[in-house]
Amino acid sequence: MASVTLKNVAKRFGHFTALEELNLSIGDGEFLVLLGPSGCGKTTTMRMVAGLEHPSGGEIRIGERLVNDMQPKDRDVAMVFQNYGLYPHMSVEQNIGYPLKVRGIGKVDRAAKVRIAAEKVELGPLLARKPRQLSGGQRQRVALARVIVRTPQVFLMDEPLSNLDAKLRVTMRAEIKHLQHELGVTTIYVTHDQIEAMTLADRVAVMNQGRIQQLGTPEEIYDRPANLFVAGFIGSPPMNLIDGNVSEGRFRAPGVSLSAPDFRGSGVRVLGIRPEDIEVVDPQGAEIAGSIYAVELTGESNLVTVMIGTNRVIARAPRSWRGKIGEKAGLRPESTRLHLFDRETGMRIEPDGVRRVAGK
Ligand SMILES: Nc1ncnc2c1ncn2[C@@H]1O[C@H](COP(=O)(O)OP(=O)(O)OP(=O)(O)O)[C@@H](O)[C@H]1O
Repeated sequence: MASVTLKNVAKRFGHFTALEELNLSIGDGEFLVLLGPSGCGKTTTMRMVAGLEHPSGGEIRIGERLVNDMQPKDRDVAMVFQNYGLYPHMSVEQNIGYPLKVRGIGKVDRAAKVRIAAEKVELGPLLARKPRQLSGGQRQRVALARVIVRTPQVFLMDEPLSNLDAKLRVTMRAEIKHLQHELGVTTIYVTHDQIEAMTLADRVAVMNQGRIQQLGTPEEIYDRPANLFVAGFIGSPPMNLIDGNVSEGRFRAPGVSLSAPDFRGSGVRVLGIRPEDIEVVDPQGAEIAGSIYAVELTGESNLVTVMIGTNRVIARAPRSWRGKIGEKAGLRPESTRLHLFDRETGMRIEPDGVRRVAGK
């Protein structure tokens, strides 16, 4: 096991810059998730750590070793690909044992190690099958077993759950988390699914357009998004973002006049409120009021969309809440859970008036 360090790493494809000056330190045994929309540079980052892409600049270290010019096979990393990359003509047993075979491990030793790995992912009875005789979830577990059959310094996982149905994804998510915890191997995991990121990660690096927008624990990213991009990307439904103005400790926008003594200074701002931090109340005297646009029962709660001026604001109300489209409603946000951003720079403004720098 080892730390992984990327220092000023850049990647250009011809004239196109996929990554600029990426700096990232992943601790020994840490589970780091790279999260971001399609094309933000997640896979490229991971492929550079694996040695499948060469950086255009900067340094990549695994432990103390500078690996920029090292062959993938010499890096001691194991990678799970999105499409699993199983060999169709090999049995499950041969697929799992392949990384041991190429390292010259003898047959008897190999069989024992394959059995242990297969049992960890509950594939014991399926060792003789070929990949085509397996379900998607079983194939995914073969790919996982092939990675854990030896203990590399680093696991690299590129959207390993994306081909599975929703139910299996949840089961496998827990399985991956459990395995990584048990094995304690430093892991870099790529996904565009924020739930996967939040549930799996020790820390999340939120990326957009080749840059890290914020690096932090799931709690930090959820509680204090560094900028409007992160605010809008994390959360389901995402944070409500309302354009307005702050002056004299009050945020104002059409339909909104919200007293917030912590809102120092004045200027054009974006107010952020998560749906789960809003209570739906009587419109009489409410600081935010409008008419109900939609009500959706999700099972455990009601998502209530209220038209506030030209904004649709979503609140998560209890399951027992009752209201109808077209009725007036007030919204009361939890005053300690308001977020404020500078409209121009998109940066978070802390209650003390300090602008936060992304990624710090
Ligand atoms: N070999 C290549 N040649 C040219 N451009 C490339 C190449 N590989 C990747 N890119 C570009 O680099 C950017 C980052 O790609 P990358 O695959 O890292 O994104 P991603 O965040 O992993 O996206 P996805 O979630 O869709 O896999 C994209 O704009 C992509 O088009």
